[in-house]
Amino acid sequence: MIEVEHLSKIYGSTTAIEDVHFSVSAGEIIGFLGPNGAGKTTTMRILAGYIPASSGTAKIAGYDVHQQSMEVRKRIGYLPENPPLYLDLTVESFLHFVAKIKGISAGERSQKVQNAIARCQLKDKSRTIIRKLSKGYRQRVGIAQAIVHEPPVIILDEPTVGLDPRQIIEVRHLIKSLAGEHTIILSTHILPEVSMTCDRVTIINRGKVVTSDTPINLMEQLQGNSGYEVEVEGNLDSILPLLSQITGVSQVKVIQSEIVKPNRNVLQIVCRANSEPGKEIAATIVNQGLGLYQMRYTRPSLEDVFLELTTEDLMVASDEENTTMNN
Ligand SMILES: Nc1ncnc2c1ncn2[C@@H]1O[C@H](COP(=O)(O)OP(=O)(O)OP(=O)(O)O)[C@@H](O)[C@H]1O
Repeated sequence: MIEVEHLSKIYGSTTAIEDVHFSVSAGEIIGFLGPNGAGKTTTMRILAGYIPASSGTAKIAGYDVHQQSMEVRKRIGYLPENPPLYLDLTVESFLHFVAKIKGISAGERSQKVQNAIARCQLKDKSRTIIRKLSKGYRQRVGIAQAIVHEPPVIILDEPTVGLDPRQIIEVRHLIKSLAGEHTIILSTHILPEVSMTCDRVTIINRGKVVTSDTPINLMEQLQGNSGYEVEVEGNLDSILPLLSQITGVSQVKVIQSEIVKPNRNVLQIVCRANSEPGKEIAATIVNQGLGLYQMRYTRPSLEDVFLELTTEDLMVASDEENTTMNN
């Protein structure tokens, strides 16, 4: 449904995105995840036909977003980072206005507006002037204007930014409820957003796609970083080498030293992929006469994946900046 190949955008001397590529199948929700300045908004705006790419192609439902932009616009709903709402109109009259400019015939308009109001749970607010709505409700109006013409593809740029925690949950539920009927691409810099809402995630960093996969597969890539966190009391000198020798253990680190009590430490025991030597670890600690106060199995989170994929680049970036500053 969405095919992006070798897409680049250069603003003057800034390369905002470079050789970006990904695809989205019909009915999927994909998250476009990246830190600030990674190039998310630039990509969303190119897909929505707001700005042209410098090179490369993007197609939606087989139509080129630049060369066949009118065909594309009929098939997409776009929620920009700051949705353009007419604050002095009521929700209903604003949606009627949007439906009209999106070319919906007068006969069909009322029905489509009412559908969008129902989908976005705006019935109670349909006669309210937009200016009087909370940020969460305004965001729903933003989504309603994106879906009023029932486009197969919805493009959402940072749809939960600036909302409070309850509004965030409500908007995420709303987005999830639109999946299946619609193909959705949403950009975000918030990690839980993609694991909660999306089938797949494309991670972008400094304008380039770093990886694209399901949240679960990405976490499995880091399987080797799963392990145990244990809180022990006693002398660590003899226990650390013994723990390191257990089959399946790749690394033992002291991550908290004597925080709770003197002589009490928290260890992180990193294990190799597909190994769970929990029994041996507990037995070794107890047999050495140390106190075992807590032990839990830890898996990598999507955050770990994200950091692993983006940190090296950020460190290179900060090294480059330091070098430039020193020169
Ligand atoms: N109109 C513009 N003119 C010049 N540079 C721009 C323009 N728009 C974006 N950029 C630059 O392009 C890069 C990517 O910006 P973009 O807004 O696409 O990133 P983003 O991932 O959406 O970040 P954020 O989450 O902070 O909005 C940044 O370095 C930004 O400063």
